[in-house]
Amino acid sequence: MDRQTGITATPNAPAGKIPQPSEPLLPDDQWGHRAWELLQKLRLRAPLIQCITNVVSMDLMANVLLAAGASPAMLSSIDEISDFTPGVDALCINIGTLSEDGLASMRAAAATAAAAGRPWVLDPVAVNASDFRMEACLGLLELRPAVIRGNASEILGLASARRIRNSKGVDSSHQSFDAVEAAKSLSRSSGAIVAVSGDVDYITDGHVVVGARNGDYMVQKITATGCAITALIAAFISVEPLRALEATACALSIFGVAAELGMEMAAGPASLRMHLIDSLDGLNEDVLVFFFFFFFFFGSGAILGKSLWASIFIYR
Ligand SMILES: Nc1ncnc2c1ncn2[C@@H]1O[C@H](COP(=O)(O)OP(=O)(O)O)[C@@H](O)[C@H]1O
Ligand SMILES: Cc1ncsc1CCOP(=O)(O)O
Ligand SMILES: [Mg+2]
Repeated sequence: MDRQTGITATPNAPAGKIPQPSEPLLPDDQWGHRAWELLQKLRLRAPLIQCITNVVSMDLMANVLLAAGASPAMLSSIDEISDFTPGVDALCINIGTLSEDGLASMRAAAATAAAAGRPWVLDPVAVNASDFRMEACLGLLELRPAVIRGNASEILGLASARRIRNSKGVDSSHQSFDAVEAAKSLSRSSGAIVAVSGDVDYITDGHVVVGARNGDYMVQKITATGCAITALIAAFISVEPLRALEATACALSIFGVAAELGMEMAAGPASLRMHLIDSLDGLNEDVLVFFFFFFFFFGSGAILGKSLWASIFIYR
C-alpha cells in the first residue's frame, strides 16, 4: 500500500494466472506522488467537463470540479449537444433524476463525445430502483463509457443486468468489498474501468484491482458526494485518458484526502460539505504537511487516527 494516499494495488487474479492490466501498473510507492501530479496537471489544464446530471447534485458537482481546478458546464439540452459536446474535455452522465427527455440527451451526448474521441463516465444512480433505469444504463453501456463509478449495490445490479432485490434507492445496501468481483465482471463486459465506492474504494480494469482507502464515514451523510466524485473522475481522466485506471484511483484518493482534511474542521455534514470544498481548493502536498502539523499541535488529536495523515507524515 502506498503510505501517502492509502492506495493499494492488488493483482486480483486466480492463483497461477498472471493479471493482464490494461495499462502498466505503478509500483506501490509511486501512487501517492502520482495523485498529486495528476491534480497538478488538472489545475494547469483546467479541463472543460460537461455534466448531464440530476437536479440534486448540480451544485455540489460544479463546486467540487471548480475547487479541483476544472471548468464545469451543466448543459443538458439535446439541442445544444452537437454544438457543445465535441469541444468538451470529458463528459459525466448521471441518471439520478432520470426522465425520457434526459435520457435522450444523455444518449446523444455520450454518442457525440465518443465520436469526438472525448472520454465519458457513467454514474448509474439507483439503477436497481426501476426497469426504466436498468434499461437506460444497459443502453448507455453500449456507447462505451471510459469509467463507471457507483456504490456497491449499483455495481452489483448493473454487473448482473438485473435489479437486485435488497436495494434502497440511491444509497448502498452493500459494502464495497462485496462488489469487487461484480466490478471486475462489469469491467470486462463493458470495456470500462469500474470503480465501486465505499469505506474502501475499489477500481478495476477487469484484471487488476486497486484500492483507495481515504475518506471519512461522514461523507455519506452529504447527498451527491458520490455524484461529485464521478464528475471528478471525469476531470482526472480528461488529463490522463490513456491511464484511466490510475486517474480514477487518484481522483478517488484526492477526494478522500479532502474529506479527511475537511472533517478536521467540520462539526457535521453541513459544515463538512463546505470544508470539503475548501480543502479541495488549493490542496497539494505542501498544504497537507502544514495542516498535519497544525492539527497535530492545535487540533483534537483525531488526526492521529487517520491513515492518510500518519502515512504522509511517515512518508516524508
Ligand atoms: N464508510 C465510508 N467511509 C469512508 N468514506 C466513505 C464511506 N462510504 C462512502 N465513502 C466515500 O463517500 C463518497 C461517496 O461514495 P458512496 O457513498 O459510496 O457513493 P453514493 O453517494 O453514490 O452512494 C466516496 O468518495 C467514498 O469513498
Ligand atoms: C437523493 C437523490 N435522489 C435522486 S438523485 C439523488 C442524489 C444521489 O447522490 P449520491 O448518489 O451521490 O448519493
Ligand atoms: Mg450515487
